[in-house]
Amino acid sequence: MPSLLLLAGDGIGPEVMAATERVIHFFNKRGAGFELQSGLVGGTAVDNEGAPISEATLAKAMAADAILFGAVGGPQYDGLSYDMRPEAGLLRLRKHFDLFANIRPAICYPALADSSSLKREVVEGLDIIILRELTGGVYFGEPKTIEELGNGQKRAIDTQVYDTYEIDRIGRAAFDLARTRRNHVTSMEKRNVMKTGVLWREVMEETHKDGYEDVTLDHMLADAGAMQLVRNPKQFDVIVCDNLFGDMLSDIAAQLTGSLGMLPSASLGAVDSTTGRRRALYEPVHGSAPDIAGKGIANPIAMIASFGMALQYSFGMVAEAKALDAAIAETLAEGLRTADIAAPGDEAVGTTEMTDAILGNLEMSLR
Ligand SMILES: NC(=O)c1ccc[n+]([C@@H]2O[C@H](COP(=O)([O-])OP(=O)(O)OC[C@H]3O[C@@H](n4cnc5c(N)ncnc54)[C@H](O)[C@@H]3O)[C@@H](O)[C@H]2O)c1
Ligand SMILES: CC(C)[C@H](C(=O)O)[C@@H](O)C(=O)O
Ligand SMILES: [Mg+2]
Repeated sequence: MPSLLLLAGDGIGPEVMAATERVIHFFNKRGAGFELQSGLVGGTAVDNEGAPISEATLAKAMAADAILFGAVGGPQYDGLSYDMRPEAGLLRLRKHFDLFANIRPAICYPALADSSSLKREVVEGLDIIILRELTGGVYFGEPKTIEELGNGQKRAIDTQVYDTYEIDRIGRAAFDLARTRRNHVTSMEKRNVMKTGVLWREVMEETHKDGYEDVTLDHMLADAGAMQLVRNPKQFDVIVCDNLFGDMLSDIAAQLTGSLGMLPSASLGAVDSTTGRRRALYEPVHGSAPDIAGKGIANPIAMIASFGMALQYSFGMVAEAKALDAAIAETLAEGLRTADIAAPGDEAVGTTEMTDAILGNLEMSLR
C-alpha cells in the first residue's frame, strides 16, 4: 500500500492540509489505498514535543513512501534560538533525507493571467520550472555563527559551500527534467563575485558534455536572471540554481502565477539503485501565512497541487495527477477565487468552497 506522512505544521498549514486530505480520501474511495500517518512539525512540535521535529517523527518519515508538508513558522516563535526555530524542522528533514532536487513549477493558468501583477501577455501560458539545489550552499555551510568580538561588536558568518558532486547531481536532474519538456536549461549563479559561482558554471559545462549535449544549456548571472524572470519569463524552460538563489527566484516566479498560494513543489532525493525508490517531500512554496491563519480563507491549491506532484513523482499515478491538475484549471476557469487571487470587486471564496469545487470537477473528469 502506498503510504504518506502528513506534517501539517503551523498557521495555514493545517487548513490547507485538511483540504488536501479530502483529495486523498477522494482517490482512496476509488481504490488508491493511501495509508496516512500524521506527525507534528514546526512551532506546534516545539510546543508539544520540545523540538521542531522529533526523532519519532523522523522515524515515521523514514517509514513512509513520501512526506506531505504544510508550512511552518509564526511570529510567536521569533525569539527562539536558531536550532529551535520552526523552520529548523523543515531544514532538518531536507538534509536528513538528502532531498537535494527541489522542483518548483510556475504555471500561469489561463484564467489567472489577470491576477498576476504583470501584464497578461507577459505571463499567459507561462510554464517554467525552477530547479533549486536544496541541501547545500549557504543554508548548511559551516561555519554558521554569530561571534562576540569583545568590543561591543558582533560578527555573523554564513558560509556558502558547494562540492563538485552536489553541482553535478543537480545539473543532471535539470537536464533530465528539460528532456521531458522543451529541452532548455538556464543555469544561474554569480560567478562574477562568488567562487561557488565559478565552480557551479564549470561543473554545469562538464556535466552537460557528459551525455547531455542534446539539451540547450545557457548561463545567466542570477541578478540579471531575476530581472529577466520579470521582463520576459516565457524565455525560460528549466532554471537551475543554488539553494539561496532558488529560494528567492521561486518567490518571484510565484508572483508571476498570481499568488504564492498557487505554487507546489517536490523535493526529491537520489534514486536508490536497488529499490528504484527515491525519498520525497512535497510542500507548497508558501509559508504559514500568519496574517490569514485561522480565517478559513487560505488558498489550498499549492498544497493540493503538491499532492498532485506526489501522485506523479512518487506513485506513478500520472493520469490521476493530470486529472487533478485539470480539475484545478477548470475550477479557476469557472471563476472561483480565494482572496489572494481575486481581482478587486471579485467575490472571494474560502478554503472549503475552493476545495469543494476542485473535488466536484475531479469527480466529473474521472467519471
Ligand atoms: N515551507 C515553509 O514552511 C515556509 C515557507 C516560507 C515561509 N515560511 C515561514 O512562514 C512564516 C511567514 O512567512 P512570510 O509571511 O514571509 O511568507 P508566507 O508565504 O507565509 O506569506 C506571504 C504572503 O502570502 C500570503 N499567502 C501565502 N500563502 C498563501 C495561501 N495559501 N493563500 C493565500 N495567501 C497566501 C500570506 O497571507 C502573506 O501575505 C515565517 O515564519 C516563514 O519563515 C515557511
Ligand atoms: C521556511 C524556509 C526555511 C524555506 C527556505 O528558505 O527554504 C522557505 O522559504 C522555502 O522557500 O521553502
Ligand atoms: Mg522561500
